[in-house]
Amino acid sequence: MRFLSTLFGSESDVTERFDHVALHPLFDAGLPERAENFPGSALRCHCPEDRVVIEVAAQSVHPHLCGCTRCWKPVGALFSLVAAVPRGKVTIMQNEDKLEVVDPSVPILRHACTGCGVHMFGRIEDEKHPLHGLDWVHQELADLAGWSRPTFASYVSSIIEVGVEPDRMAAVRARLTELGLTAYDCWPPEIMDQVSTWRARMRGVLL
Ligand SMILES: N[C@@H](CCC(=O)N[C@@H](CSCO)C(=O)NCC(=O)O)C(=O)O
Repeated sequence: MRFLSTLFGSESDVTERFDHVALHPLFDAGLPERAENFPGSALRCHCPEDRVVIEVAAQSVHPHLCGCTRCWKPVGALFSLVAAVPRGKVTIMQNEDKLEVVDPSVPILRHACTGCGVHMFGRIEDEKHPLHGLDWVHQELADLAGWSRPTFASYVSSIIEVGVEPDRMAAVRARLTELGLTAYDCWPPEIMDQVSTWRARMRGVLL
């Protein structure tokens, strides 16, 4: 706690500020446990009616908090709660006509509801992209609990790009650590290794 004292002043003030670093509403409330053989769930947008519904028929991999500027975050959240699922396991069930790609110029095409702005899934169409085949979804939109639980936070420094004061970062990183989440400013090593392995194969220097 000492290094936080130097940031925020007195010890009691430190504790108060430290305890109130809110990362994400679902995460802060305490994430439900992972369920064995979790089959996936329907995910719904936030519209009061004519909701977009997708079915995700799989457990998620690489669940994490993401601080990047592009991933959808609920109001007031510093981070997005996002995870990958095989794209073949994602089916649009209702109100597909309300979906629109947020930014067609980036690799992950985030299909958002034009009614409420919620991102229903992010898909990579470029077959040469290292993460092609994975769709990105937000667990908090699901009807059912039991998803795999995050163990890391990625693109942590990126929250500065949406206006978080740089001098809050030490407290944010401390809170992530307290919650058992390893903080990275890009992807964690297991995904970076996967990306580089893919690129090495594309270059023909690895079988
Ligand atoms: N600081 C930038 C980082 C943007 C970035 O490189 N994002 C990664 C992770 S997004 C998923 O967690 C990426 O792969 N982007 C591709 C894409 O978004 O299509 C920022 O925060 O904007």
